[in-house]
Amino acid sequence: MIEQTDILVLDDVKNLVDTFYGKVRQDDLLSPIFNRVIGDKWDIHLDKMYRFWQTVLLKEHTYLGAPFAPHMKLPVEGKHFDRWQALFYETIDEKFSGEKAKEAKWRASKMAEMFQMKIAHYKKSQTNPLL
Ligand code: HEM
Repeated sequence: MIEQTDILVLDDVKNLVDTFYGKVRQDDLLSPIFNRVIGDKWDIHLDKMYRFWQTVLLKEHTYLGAPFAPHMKLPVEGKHFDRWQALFYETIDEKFSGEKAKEAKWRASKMAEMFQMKIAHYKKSQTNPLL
C-alpha cells in the first residue's frame, strides 16, 4: 500500500488536482462538460486549480478569482455535482489522510452546496449574478 500523507505543500496540491482532473477527464458524465468549455486549454485550467486549492488549503494566496460565475452557465444539475464530489472524495481518500485532507473534502462539499443553491436561486428569480 502507498503511504498516505496529508496535503502540506504545493506538490501535494498538484498531485491532488492532477489526479482528480485525470478522473474527471475519464468520466462519461463530466468529461463532455469540461471539454466543451476547456477544449485544449487544460494546462491553464489545471494551473488555476492548483492556485485555487493552494489558497484554500495552504493559505498561500495565489488565486484571485470568482469561482461561482463560470458555473452559472454550465448545463449542470444535482447528478453532476454528486459525481464531481464522489470523484473528489475518492481522490482524497486514495492519496491523502489527515486534517487538511478532511478539510479539502469539507470545503469541496460546502462549495458544491453553495453553487447549487446559487444556481437554483438565479434560475428561479431569472436574474444574473454580478460576480
Ligand atoms: C458539476 C460540478 C462542476 C463542474 C461540471 C465544473 C466545471 C468547471 C468548468 C468547465 C470550469 C472552467 C470554466 C471556464 O474556464 O470558463 C470550472 C472552473 C472552476 N471550478 Fe468548477 N465545476 C464543478 C464544480 C466545482 C466545485 C464544487 C468547485 C469548488 C470546490 C469548483 C471550483 C472551480 C474553480 C475555482 C474554477 C476556476 C474559476 C475561475 O477563476 O475561472 N468547481 N469548473
